[in-house]
Amino acid sequence: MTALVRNLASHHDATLVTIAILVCLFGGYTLFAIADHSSRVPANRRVLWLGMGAVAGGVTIWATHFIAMLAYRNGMPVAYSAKLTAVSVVVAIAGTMLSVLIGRTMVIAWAKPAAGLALGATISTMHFIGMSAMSTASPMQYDHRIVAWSIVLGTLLTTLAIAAFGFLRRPVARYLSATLLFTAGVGTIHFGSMAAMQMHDHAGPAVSQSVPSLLAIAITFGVIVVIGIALGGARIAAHDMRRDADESERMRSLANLSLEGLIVLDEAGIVIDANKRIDRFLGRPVIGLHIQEILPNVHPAMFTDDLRSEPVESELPRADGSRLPVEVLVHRTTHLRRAALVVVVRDLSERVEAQRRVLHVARHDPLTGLPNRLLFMERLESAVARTARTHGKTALLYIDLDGFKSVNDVFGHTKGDQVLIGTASLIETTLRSGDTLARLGGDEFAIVQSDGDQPEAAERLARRIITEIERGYGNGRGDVSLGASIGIAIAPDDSSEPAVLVRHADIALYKAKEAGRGTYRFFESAMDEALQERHSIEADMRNALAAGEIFLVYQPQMNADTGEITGFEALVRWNHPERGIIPPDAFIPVAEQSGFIVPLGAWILREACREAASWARPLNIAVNLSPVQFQQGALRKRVETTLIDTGLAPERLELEITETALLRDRDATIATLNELKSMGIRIAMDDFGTGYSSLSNLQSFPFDKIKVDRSFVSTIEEDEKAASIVKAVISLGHSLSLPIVAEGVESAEQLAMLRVERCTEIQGYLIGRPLPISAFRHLIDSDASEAGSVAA
Ligand SMILES: Nc1nc2c(ncn2[C@@H]2O[C@@H]3COP(=O)(O)O[C@H]4[C@@H](O)[C@H](n5cnc6c(=O)[nH]c(N)nc65)O[C@@H]4COP(=O)(O)O[C@H]3[C@H]2O)c(=O)[nH]1
Repeated sequence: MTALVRNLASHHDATLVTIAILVCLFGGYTLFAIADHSSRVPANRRVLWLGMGAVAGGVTIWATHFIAMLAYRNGMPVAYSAKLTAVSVVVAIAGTMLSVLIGRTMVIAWAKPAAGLALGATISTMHFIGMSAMSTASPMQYDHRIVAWSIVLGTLLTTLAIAAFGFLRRPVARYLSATLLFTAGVGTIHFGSMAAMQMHDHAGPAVSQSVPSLLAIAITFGVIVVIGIALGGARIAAHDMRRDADESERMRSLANLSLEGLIVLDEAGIVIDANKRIDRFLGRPVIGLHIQEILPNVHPAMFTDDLRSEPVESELPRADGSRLPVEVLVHRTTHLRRAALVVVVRDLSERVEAQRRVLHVARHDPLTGLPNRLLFMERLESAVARTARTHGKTALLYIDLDGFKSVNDVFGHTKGDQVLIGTASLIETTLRSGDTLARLGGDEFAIVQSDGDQPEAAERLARRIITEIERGYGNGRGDVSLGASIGIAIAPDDSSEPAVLVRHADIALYKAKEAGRGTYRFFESAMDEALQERHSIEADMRNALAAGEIFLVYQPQMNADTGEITGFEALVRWNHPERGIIPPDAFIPVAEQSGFIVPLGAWILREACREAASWARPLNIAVNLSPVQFQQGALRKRVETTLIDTGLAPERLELEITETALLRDRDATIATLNELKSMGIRIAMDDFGTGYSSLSNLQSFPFDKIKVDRSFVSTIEEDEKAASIVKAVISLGHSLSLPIVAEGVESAEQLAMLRVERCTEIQGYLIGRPLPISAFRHLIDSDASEAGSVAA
């Protein structure tokens, strides 16, 4: 062995051998550096780097062999076949490539020994092809045992080099051991094979070409440049990758702070990166998924080149089966120096929930939680449309609570609210699943009933509601007293137009209320005509005052004993340009409902006072007051101003009120009446006997007069009951020391009977019809004796 080494040393140029070893060390290091780098690059670039590694490794093996051959000195001229030399280079590169590829097959347990074997075989094959490219004067003979040993040993060393690089973790140890073992392996095969070679002097022809030492230096230089470039490239690329990794790590930690989900897609739409937020949105990791698996409802075009700048709203199917409302925006970007798309996913659940709440508030009554008018109309429209398709019928029930205002007035709004909530629940118990109950405002409720045979089903429902409310609140149960009035309209019988249907149900409700507490009415077309009439009166009335169509007539009142005219009652008339004279019964209720009674009443009072103030004789003037005028407040002030303005003495003014004025805001009304009375004005109770005729009313307020309604007076001759009532009222007046006025006296017999009962005053056609004041000029201007002759 020692002789062998000595023989080798004597036949080799030490400098060139050193260069060969250095080239091998450098090339080996480069081979491992590139192999290492190739494992980190993306798959599409991996082949390129593996190719570069194979070139670097192959050229290293070849150059080591070639320089070592140039170092070989056996005293004979040497020539090289260019063709075989080229083949040896190709074999070296291809073999190294094969070895690298095998070595990369990490999953296979024997990948590393196989790679080492391939590398050893490559070095050996390359060596002997390289040797056969060499021509010397003497033929080459080998000691096959030594050749075999050097190949086995060299292959073992290259295998160990690959294994050390694969298994060692610390970079210095990895590179150092792998590079040294690789160089040792290459050197063992080369120099072992060289030691096994023997040449016999001048046994063959002279060589044709010789390679100068200068060429060795040039090849060495060229090889080092090639390997250096490869190594440099690998180093730069590794540096870039590290920088990319750092950058991407920094971006990822920033992205993880974002409240939005961020997804990075490659050109194929596969997720290559994402922040944690999107994983949380989805409930599973997204890397590797196709974007259509994440956002199946977003049009694929959104993720193509034709990017839309505006965000779109969609839903994200979550792992738990729920759907997250999101807004999606796609931007073009570069990710690790490659073109990519970034998909921004914004969680809209809070916004959607807020919108839902706003929508709910906009369509529901905050007190009862029931649908409000807006939602009710939508439901009505769809119910009418649906039943129209199925040739069915929809019933619309309008419900108004009787007596609810008193609950608010007496118990306050908190109690009123409780009653409304309670009523809503009561009504709900009467409904079927398809019915919609809504609160339209105040004490007004409505139901859309789209199932059942109509009108029977609506009638049954109306009865149930009335019964339930009667059971819950009737007769003061639960300390308040309520009833329900219901108006019903049916589609398509009454109309197929929801707005018209609503109006018809409202008209029917009005009629139900008119008919008394706790009833229901179906809409009838005649009701509409009456209402149209009412509306037309209401509209015309607004201009009537200004147009001078309203005027007063006066009806005389006479002292029953003396026959003397004591005064006049002012009665309003409307001379309509088309309808002619309209009686007050036809327009006063309309004016009361529309509020027009306030300016109208003020005008009547002023006109009557002005007229009376102009009379020569200081006769009384009686003016009717509507209950509504009391509710407007400022009544006392208005009366006072009117008296001052017209110059009428308060003692000449008599205000007639009906009992209904005392029903609403009783205390306030009585307070106003007291104020008026304290001014010297007299207050008469009108139409006594027709309304509640409550004696407590007479007790609550010291009226100056009671007027017995004409409905009793007109029948006193034939109707005993009426006669008894009139007698009772007159006697009540006597016992309370109250003057009694009998209205509607038309005959002398009636007058005679009333005189027998000692009725105080008489009013009626017998004394005089209501006429313009000009008809009574003789009564207001002449003296009392003449006036007394009217009914004497
Ligand atoms: N059949 C018959 N009728 C007689 C007789 N004597 C008088 N009348 C009528 O009886 C009504 C008496 O007026 P009222 O009871 O206050 O009843 C009044 C009153 O409640 C209301 N009204 C009339 N004028 C005014 C007014 O200026 N203001 C207010 N607020 N209401 C008024 O309209 C109601 C009806 O008024 P009018 O149509 O003027 O009807 C008047 C009068 O024309 C008679 O012998 N036989």
